[in-house]
Amino acid sequence: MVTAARRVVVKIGSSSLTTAEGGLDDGRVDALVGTLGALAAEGREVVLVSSGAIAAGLAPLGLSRRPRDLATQQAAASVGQGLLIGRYATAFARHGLTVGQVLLTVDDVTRRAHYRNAYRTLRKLLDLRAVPIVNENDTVATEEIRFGDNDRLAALVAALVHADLLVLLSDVDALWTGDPARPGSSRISEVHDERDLTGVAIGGAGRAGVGTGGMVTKVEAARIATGFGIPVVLTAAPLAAPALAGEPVGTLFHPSRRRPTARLFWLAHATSPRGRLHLDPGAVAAVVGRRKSLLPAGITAVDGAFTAGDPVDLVDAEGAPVARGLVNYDAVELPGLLGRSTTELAAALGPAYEREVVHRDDLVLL
Ligand SMILES: Nc1ncnc2c1ncn2[C@@H]1O[C@H](COP(=O)(O)OP(=O)(O)O)[C@@H](O)[C@H]1O
Ligand SMILES: N[C@@H](CCC(=O)OP(=O)(O)O)C(=O)O
Repeated sequence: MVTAARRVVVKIGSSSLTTAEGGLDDGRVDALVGTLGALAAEGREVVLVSSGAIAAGLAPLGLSRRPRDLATQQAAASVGQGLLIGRYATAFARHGLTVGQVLLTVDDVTRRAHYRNAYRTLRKLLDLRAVPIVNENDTVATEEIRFGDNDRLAALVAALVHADLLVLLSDVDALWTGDPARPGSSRISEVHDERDLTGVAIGGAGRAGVGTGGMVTKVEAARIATGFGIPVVLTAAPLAAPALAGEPVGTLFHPSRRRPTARLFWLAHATSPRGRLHLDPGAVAAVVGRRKSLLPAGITAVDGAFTAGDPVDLVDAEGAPVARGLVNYDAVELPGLLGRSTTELAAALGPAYEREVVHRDDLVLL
């Protein structure tokens, strides 16, 4: 599974690229590039998702730790991203490889027209034997359009390019049953499905001020990728070479057997809902239990400022999301339609109002 992978997405976290003081660690960059260069020399395609822009920008701006406010993070990323890509370009050139910088925001991989563009660029770079180096476009990504963590971005990129393998490199050698620093924790070498994760204490970032999401975002990324049929290896950066050679280092997350259609996969994992439709219990039973379309009669309230075609969450009486779908009405139109049957609406307002609020083909259960 691992050694047969032809197209590989490798994600490296800030904590694996920086020195203890926080600047870019040239030795670590060179070691990673050596491993990826060898992979490319075997004729395999490599996409690198690299964090580290903010970390690399701190020292040149006279900052000693990762700033909390978004504007300073963006300024640091603006300075650091150039240094990071420059460093990679030099290191890959020693292996005869050219790199291409790809900076993405959430919209670039969630809006259909945009993700087609992103796919085309990545595909072309690979066809031209260049190594795409992806990061979030931190300088322009504001709170509402940002991924915030590159683990999820890497999983979505792996799905986008239909990778055969996703490798998540961190400062910890594997997923452990609990905080690796605590006595009694042990390494988990394989995860077949959710049952293997029961009882596992999945914690936040390790080295204060460097990494962002910790294990939480890595396990979530593994869920997304394996749910799309892509196996995931999680290990420490210095173990990248043995991991890619199929040695049992790190944690291997097996892909799930069922692969959703690409469209519903993106709807579930890559969209940010623009609003919420509150369903009565009958509507929840129809949508979740019987896979029916959602009609106005089963909606009790509407939140958000969405327009027709936007993704919205369908929530139950407790406010828990049960499904996500593409809504067929603007938010302003809906309050006047709630609780009314489609026949009544069609008679009062015209045949256009017979349409479902969310059609079952545009609906994915969460
Ligand atoms: N169950 C667990 N297994 C392994 N590591 C864990 C676990 N829970 C929390 N961690 C922490 O997650 C850290 C890795 O996440 P993070 O610092 O965000 O790295 P990166 O910069 O590579 O994204 C590890 O250093 C470790 O301290
Ligand atoms: N885009 C940000 C990194 C965000 C991120 O996910 O960081 P990490 O948890 O170290 O992988 C940067 O380049 O600094």
